[in-house]
Amino acid sequence: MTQTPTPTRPTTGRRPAAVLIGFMGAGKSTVGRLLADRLGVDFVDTDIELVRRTGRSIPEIFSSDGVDGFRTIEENVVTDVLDNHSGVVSLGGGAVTTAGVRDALTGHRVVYLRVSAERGYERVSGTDRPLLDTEDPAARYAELLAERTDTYSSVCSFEVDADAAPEAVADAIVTELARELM
Ligand SMILES: Nc1ncnc2c1ncn2[C@@H]1O[C@H](COP(=O)(O)OP(=O)(O)O)[C@@H](O)[C@H]1O
Ligand SMILES: O=C(O)C1=C[C@@H](OP(=O)(O)O)[C@@H](O)[C@H](O)C1
Ligand SMILES: [Mg+2]
Repeated sequence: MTQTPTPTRPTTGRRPAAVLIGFMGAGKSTVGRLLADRLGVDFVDTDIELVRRTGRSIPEIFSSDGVDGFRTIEENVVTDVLDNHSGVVSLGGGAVTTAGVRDALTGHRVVYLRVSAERGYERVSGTDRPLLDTEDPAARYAELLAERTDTYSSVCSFEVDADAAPEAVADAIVTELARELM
């Protein structure tokens, strides 16, 4: 009897050492780069990759394609990077709101950088993050953070306190990764 193979995305067999998730301002981009340096591996930030591939900035994509259009592009970039990258990968804060991204994270080592609304908002206030382009960005920040917290927890392998300084957050991740090797 012939068996029908399960369709899978073509991959290079490379897997990220760690995938960083968490809300805007948690420090995923900053800590991801530090962590990659410490581990001596490559670093990919999927937002930077998305801008490179589309030739458009994130605010441009939000204003022309809307949030749903952005999520579609983001899902394609994230799934491709997860399939083909072997170092540290940092996602954009909203990537996990897409079911296809959550599915693609299954089996990966996913690190949740948990930030408080106070620290996180201080870090992103006044930047060009389109979702905070509202009348009361601090309230919007707190609301979105509360909405997403359970999702971050549900897809992560472990979490770290991201209110700490970037070096301390990177250290905490290295410690946990080393513990997993014991
Ligand atoms: N742990 C931290 N402590 C203090 N400032 C931080 C920390 N992590 C990031 N930052 C600063 O906060 C801002 C947002 O950081 P970023 O890495 O872009 O966060 P994310 O990618 O999670 O949105 C940057 O200006 C960065 O320098
Ligand atoms: O939380 C979000 O929905 C977003 C987070 C941003 O990335 P950072 O989390 O790196 O700021 C960026 O992808 C976009 O502005 C949307
Ligand atoms: Mg980032």
